[in-house]
Amino acid sequence: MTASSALSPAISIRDLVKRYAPVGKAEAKLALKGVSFDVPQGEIFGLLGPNGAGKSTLINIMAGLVRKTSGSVDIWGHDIDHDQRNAKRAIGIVPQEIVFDPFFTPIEVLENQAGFYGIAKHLRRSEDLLRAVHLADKRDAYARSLSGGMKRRLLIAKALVHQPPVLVLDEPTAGVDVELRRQLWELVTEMNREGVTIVLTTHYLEEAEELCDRIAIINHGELIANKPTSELIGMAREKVLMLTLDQPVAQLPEHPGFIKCRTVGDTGLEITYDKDRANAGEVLSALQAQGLSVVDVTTREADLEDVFVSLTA
Ligand SMILES: Nc1ncnc2c1ncn2[C@@H]1O[C@H](COP(=O)(O)OP(=O)(O)OP(=O)(O)O)[C@@H](O)[C@H]1O
Repeated sequence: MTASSALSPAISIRDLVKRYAPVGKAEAKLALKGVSFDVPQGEIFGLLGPNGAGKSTLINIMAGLVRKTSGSVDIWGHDIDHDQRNAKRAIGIVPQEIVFDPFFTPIEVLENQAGFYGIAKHLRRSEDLLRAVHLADKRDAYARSLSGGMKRRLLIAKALVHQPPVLVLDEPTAGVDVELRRQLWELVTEMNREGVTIVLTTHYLEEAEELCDRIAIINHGELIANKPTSELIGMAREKVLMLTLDQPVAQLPEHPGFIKCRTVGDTGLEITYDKDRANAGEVLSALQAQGLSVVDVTTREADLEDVFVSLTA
């Protein structure tokens, strides 16, 4: 596969819309409402969002499994409508569900896949791939006898058979234990070091934080964030204090650690602060110093939900 110019994105998505037609009693569903973003070459790009946000729809469109309603998708410079063959060759997809014929062995799974792509025998690299995903010693075991983690690694090898420059993993660690999650993270990082651009979907902010250079958040079919990981995670470092004062606030208090300060009703005050730059005690002292008297206080951590809220606000 010819590499495109260093500056062009690995994936470029513009105004992508998917409307599922009504079926039976089910109403039509607008699963993607005009999504646009680029995945830079060489990065690990996280696509984060709650259940039903539209992540699988997006991936399935890239994989050529779901037809988009409108908009455009370029993979490694190949438009999925006008240059479908090359677009498909540029991407490897690791699906969420584990799907193998239980009677094939790992080497057969990879050889069959290579045959499917029409790769000449002498150009195949099934043995290398088995080594890369640490399954060389399971070469001839029946797929059904592999553990869940091994099966997932085999799926990754299968997606890499045609040497795509872009690998997409749909929730690679959904429902796996901590140990296996670590192993998969390592494998993904290794593949990325080898030069593969990675896109992964996840529910877990922690997973995205650990692995991804950049995170996009999708919610109700809309892209609500697309930022370098450190920037986005910073937003989750926020803490919120809800205060009730003894009288209405004439002037909003100030402190270098405050991110946001707003009145709620007559005597309520909601202060969002950076927990690396202030703590609850300092917030209360700052209020006292400004002559404000607090009669009640509750606190909560910002979580992904808050990041969503602050992004959609
Ligand atoms: N084939 C379909 N027909 C009708 N609606 C669908 C179809 N597939 C998905 N949807 C709907 O489109 C929306 C987006 O679904 P999608 O599976 O893309 O979300 P997701 O972010 O991948 O969620 P999950 O994390 O649960 O897989 C949901 O409301 C879903 O019910």
